[in-house]
Amino acid sequence: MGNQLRELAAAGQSIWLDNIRRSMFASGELQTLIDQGLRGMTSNPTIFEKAIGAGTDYDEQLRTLAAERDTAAIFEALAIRDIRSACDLFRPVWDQTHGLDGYVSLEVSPTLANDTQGTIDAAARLWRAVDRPNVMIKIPGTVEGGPAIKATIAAGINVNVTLLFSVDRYETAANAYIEGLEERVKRGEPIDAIASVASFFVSRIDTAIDKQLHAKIEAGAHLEHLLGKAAVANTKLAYQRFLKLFGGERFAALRAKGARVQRPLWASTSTKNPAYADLMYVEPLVGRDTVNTVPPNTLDAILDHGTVRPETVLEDLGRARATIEALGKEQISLYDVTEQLVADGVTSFADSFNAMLAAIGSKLEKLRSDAPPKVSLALGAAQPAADAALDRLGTLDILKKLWLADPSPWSSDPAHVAIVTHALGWVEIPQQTHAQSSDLREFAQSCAKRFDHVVVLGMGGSSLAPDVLRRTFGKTPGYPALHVLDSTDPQQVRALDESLDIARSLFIVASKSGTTTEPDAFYRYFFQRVQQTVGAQNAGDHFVAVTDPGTKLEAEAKQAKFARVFTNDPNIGGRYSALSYFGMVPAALAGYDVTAILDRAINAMHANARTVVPHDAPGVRFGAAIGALAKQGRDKLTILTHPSVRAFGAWAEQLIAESTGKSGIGIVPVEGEPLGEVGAYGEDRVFVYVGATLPGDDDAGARACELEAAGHPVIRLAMSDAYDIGEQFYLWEIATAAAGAVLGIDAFDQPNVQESKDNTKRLLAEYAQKGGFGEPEPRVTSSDAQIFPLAGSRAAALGSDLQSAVAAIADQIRAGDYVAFNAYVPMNGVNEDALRRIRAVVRDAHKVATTVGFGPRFLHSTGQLHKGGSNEGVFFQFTYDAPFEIAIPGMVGFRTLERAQALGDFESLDKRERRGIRVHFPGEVQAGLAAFAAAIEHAVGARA
Ligand SMILES: O=C(CO)[C@@H](O)[C@H](O)[C@H](O)[C@H](O)COP(=O)(O)O
Ligand SMILES: O=C[C@H](O)COP(=O)(O)O
Repeated sequence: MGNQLRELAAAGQSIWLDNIRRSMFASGELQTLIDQGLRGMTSNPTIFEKAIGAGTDYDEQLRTLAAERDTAAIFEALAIRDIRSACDLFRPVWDQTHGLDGYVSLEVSPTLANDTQGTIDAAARLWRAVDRPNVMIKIPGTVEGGPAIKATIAAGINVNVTLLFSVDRYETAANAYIEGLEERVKRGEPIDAIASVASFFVSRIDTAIDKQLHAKIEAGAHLEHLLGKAAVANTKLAYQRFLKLFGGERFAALRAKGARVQRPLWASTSTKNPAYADLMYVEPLVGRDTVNTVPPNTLDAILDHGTVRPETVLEDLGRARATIEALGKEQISLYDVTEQLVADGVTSFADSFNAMLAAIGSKLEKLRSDAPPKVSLALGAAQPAADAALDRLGTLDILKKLWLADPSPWSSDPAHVAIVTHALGWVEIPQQTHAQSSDLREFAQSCAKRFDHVVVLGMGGSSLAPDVLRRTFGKTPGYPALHVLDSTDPQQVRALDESLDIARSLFIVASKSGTTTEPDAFYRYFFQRVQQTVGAQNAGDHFVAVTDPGTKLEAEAKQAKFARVFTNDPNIGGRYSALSYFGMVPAALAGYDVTAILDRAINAMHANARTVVPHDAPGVRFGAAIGALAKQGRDKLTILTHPSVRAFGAWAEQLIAESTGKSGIGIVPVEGEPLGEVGAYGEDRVFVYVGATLPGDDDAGARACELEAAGHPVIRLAMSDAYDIGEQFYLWEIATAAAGAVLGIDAFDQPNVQESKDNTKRLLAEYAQKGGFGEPEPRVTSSDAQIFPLAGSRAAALGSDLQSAVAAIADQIRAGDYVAFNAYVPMNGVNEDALRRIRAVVRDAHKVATTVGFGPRFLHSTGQLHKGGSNEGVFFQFTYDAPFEIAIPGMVGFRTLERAQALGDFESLDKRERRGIRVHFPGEVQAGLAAFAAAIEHAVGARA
């Protein structure tokens, strides 16, 4: 294939693609064409009919729109998503050509072709809905379309005038553009950022005229020489009119103010008569300031054997005029033909449009019959409160505010307003990351050749989504295994290190702020390991960074020559970043289908779009319910999961805890708690079952039914397969934002996570100064544990051993509390099992919710709630003396760091007079946890 697209561009003609299909975004097909020099895209109702009417590309999104009854609105939602995807892919072309090319056209409904005001309104609505500077709204050049073109241009909207067949109608369209600009000038508005094309239809002229010629030839006339000549002739004459109109004085005044010419766009340029050359409507029509939009087969022909000669549109003008005259002499009226073609064109687009709406209708009917709702609420007595919360969110216009980054539903305090205004980038991020999916895929493919392991080095919001994806999707054949390091425990660091082949490992340093201590420590440690293994020169090539623009990490990564630095949208907080580079770079590197995950997220985005009424938006309904339930005291949001998405809870836990646990209130997420008997759950619970429609009977699903029957509120979130995790990420984010508004808190800050980060830094500085932490004396010391009480338990009679101390704290547990086990120990299967057993014992005995967090990981998650939320927590903090230290270049070792984090956490809880104890195991963790389990079982037994 040659360089024809670039040669054409050099000759002043841009080639656009006259086609759109959802699969071309995900497959990378469109990106490849753009890379070859394609510079724009057009769509029309027939193109969409073909794309949407056939195949299953749109079924996913249709499923999320199943409640919507208006098929035209559904079509718009489908089309807008494609147009946005295309606009995002063409955006670099738009940027590089300074707004000359990179446009994607979307046509107003052809049913409005004879309705001026209807067209003006529809154009404005579509422009706002697509919300991209490189979209063009297509308006037919009918009699009624003329004033609509002028008004739409005057409104500052890019216009593609379509269905132009005659030179005179073309001139009307061009004048409408000029008049629209003039109106703007009169109003003192800028005109330099407006683009327009006039779509002049070519091949259809030959089809119509040849038909008449054939009739005459059959009747004995010798007119063969005129066959297949009219279309190109007519088009060349239209180009002459263009030169005149835009070369004249009237336009010169506008040009002086920065106006661009309205470029003629040659449409309908595939050859219809197979006897003719396949590029007969391309090669002779090359000219400056033109576009030719071609369907895929014509594009293939150009790339395969097109020859490019500049300015062919200026050649043979005499012959062109002679052709038109000759036709006139034969009583073939170009005027009649072109008028008929406009009418036929409108009818044919309207027919396509109606056929497409019918196809959408029947698809929906089928989907409605087999798709359950995405969110089902069985709230029992709490339903009226949830309804009232939803009404309030409706009054607040919550979705519109989210989409417009208006902070008013969360706070009016200036400090919070500043935070929220810069925290809502996640609302649109699925679409933006989607536009990068082919880049991510290509990068991943190149890495897969060099690496067997990919390791995310990050904390909380920067690592939980990759961890959940890793545990959900596992290892992809042909791609590296994905690991996540979010612990400073020396045994855990060593276990990971030993499982890697460092020379074949790629490390992703993931930190939004670029200053968090843990990822910094991980980076220093593994950078040294890589340097030792592959040499200092090559080390950077084993690293990738994901961070905000301008961070210290970005600068270091550039300096150390990292293989890639992905700078994320800075308007996204860590816990809302799953669908940005933070989640999707690791996912792509692990070979997961990022496009599929993002497609599902985009479905959720549409279901919760700015224009959706909150009552119909699944995320808002979910959020209103959990917010209202929390206000009624059902604040223990217990996450039950289908086994195939078991890992999801850890991500949702962070989102909910860190977003809502502040100002002395909050929703307490309970994740990973073993299923209990129905009677083990108190009146403070609400259950959310994730994965409701996934196949197979599972215990969690069955238990959800029993809990509902027993009168507990149960929310079910439907998933059809694991890729719906993308949809879940988004749905929970909307729900959390909505719940925050119901609770009246800022769902986007995390003051107490920052407090922990600061505590750690302070303690480390003290350590450096004094050579130790100056830990207090334990209140109880026995052979298996040392006990340090928090202020809220200092008055309790702890006795003299682990058993008595645990019993004393257990005595402090009240209905409505939650018991948190915060373990600064290695996170591994054995310790997880031990803690699971311990929490079940406490839950069953006290009917209270229990949580488990491994330190320091939970500091970036539930840690916010422990300190910022209500005083309902009873804390058991576990620490131990790791058997070895691991040195980190330029800072204290991992063992010291882990201890600093535990002590800092303890201090914060203590300061807030929380109840509980720190239990320090002097020996092995396993033995310590076993001793603790025995003590708690004893305490429970004594109570019973
Ligand atoms: O109008 C534009 C571009 O502005 C095109 O999408 C235009 O609708 C198409 O080129 C034609 O409808 C295709 O016509 P044809 O090749 O089917 O005769
Ligand atoms: O949840 C986020 C963690 O606190 C990590 O923050 P970071 O991405 O700025 O390193």
